Amino acid sequence: MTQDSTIAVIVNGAAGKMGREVVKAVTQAEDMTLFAAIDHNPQVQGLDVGTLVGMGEQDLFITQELEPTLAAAVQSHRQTVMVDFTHPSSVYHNVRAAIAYGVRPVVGTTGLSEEQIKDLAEFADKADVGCLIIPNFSIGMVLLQQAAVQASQYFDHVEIIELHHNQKADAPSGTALQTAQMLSELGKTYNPPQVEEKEHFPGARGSKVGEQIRVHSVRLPGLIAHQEVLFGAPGQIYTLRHDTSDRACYMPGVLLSIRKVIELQTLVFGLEKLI
Ligand SMILES: NC(=O)C1=CN([C@@H]2O[C@H](COP(=O)(O)OP(=O)(O)OC[C@H]3O[C@@H](n4cnc5c(N)ncnc54)[C@H](OP(=O)(O)O)[C@@H]3O)[C@@H](O)[C@H]2O)C=CC1
Ligand SMILES: O=C(O)C1=N[C@H](C(=O)O)C[C@H](O)C1
Repeated sequence: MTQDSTIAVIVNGAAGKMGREVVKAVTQAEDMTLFAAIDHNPQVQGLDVGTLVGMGEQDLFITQELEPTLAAAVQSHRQTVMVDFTHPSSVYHNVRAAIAYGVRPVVGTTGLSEEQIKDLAEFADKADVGCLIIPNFSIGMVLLQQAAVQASQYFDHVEIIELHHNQKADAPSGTALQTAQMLSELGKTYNPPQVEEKEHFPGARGSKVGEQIRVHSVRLPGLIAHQEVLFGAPGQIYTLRHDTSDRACYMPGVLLSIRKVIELQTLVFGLEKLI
């Protein structure tokens, strides 16, 4: 059988806020074919995904059958990628299934535990199948994180505030965890205690991540995705802030990841490793 030379992309979570953007971006990319749109929402089963995202009919209908779709993709295309924007409760299973079929996952869904990521890395290694886990696809966030790493050479006190829409299932955000992790890997412990603190209400001081970095999570309608990293020293505060006003900002990073993952045989974590 002749195989199509474009990258076949399966979008998992296609009817969601991110999935719809990915459907539009992939459809417009000349080197990609939108192979399937998967979503478990019963209300969208059988709908034309093009109509759903406002692009007009594409003759591609939403299904919830992940494994048969993975099997069909590898039959018809040499290069196959599954982009996952689903839910923290299902992403691990989805990614394992994709790797098992030889379909390379590009994972935007957050909420995977460290153990799950380690397990997926081992599984991808054994299978020789590339996989990307990207907590944040926006270039602005990569730049913020680089600036934070630089600032941490000069500041010993830092806290992170992440602010998101109130449909978000996981807290802290994957991006805030990654940012705290990056700062923690630099070999210093932050925020040496100044006084003995007592939280009169649990959670008042946020959660401690990595090397004693406090992360505070805000959830409100009207927000999309925002993050502040505040560095403090006597007499000054250095604030780094990133604001998302449209989910389209993630699409250059998603398309780049789809093009990069087909060259990989292992799991790679973070957009900064690709640019
Ligand atoms: N890495 C990044 O740059 C970004 C990551 N994200 C992350 O992506 C994930 C999705 O976000 P968002 O699009 O806002 O969420 P949405 O809830 O808008 O979309 C998720 C979609 O996936 C569906 N779904 C849930 N579970 C499954 C499953 N097991 N199989 C198939 N479909 C499923 C949902 O259906 P139903 O509604 O019926 O449950 C929904 O249609 C979150 O973890 C979020 O944090 C978001 C933005 C950027
Ligand atoms: O749920 C979201 O919206 C987002 N989730 C990701 C995260 O948890 O970091 C990325 C971005 O913040 C948007």
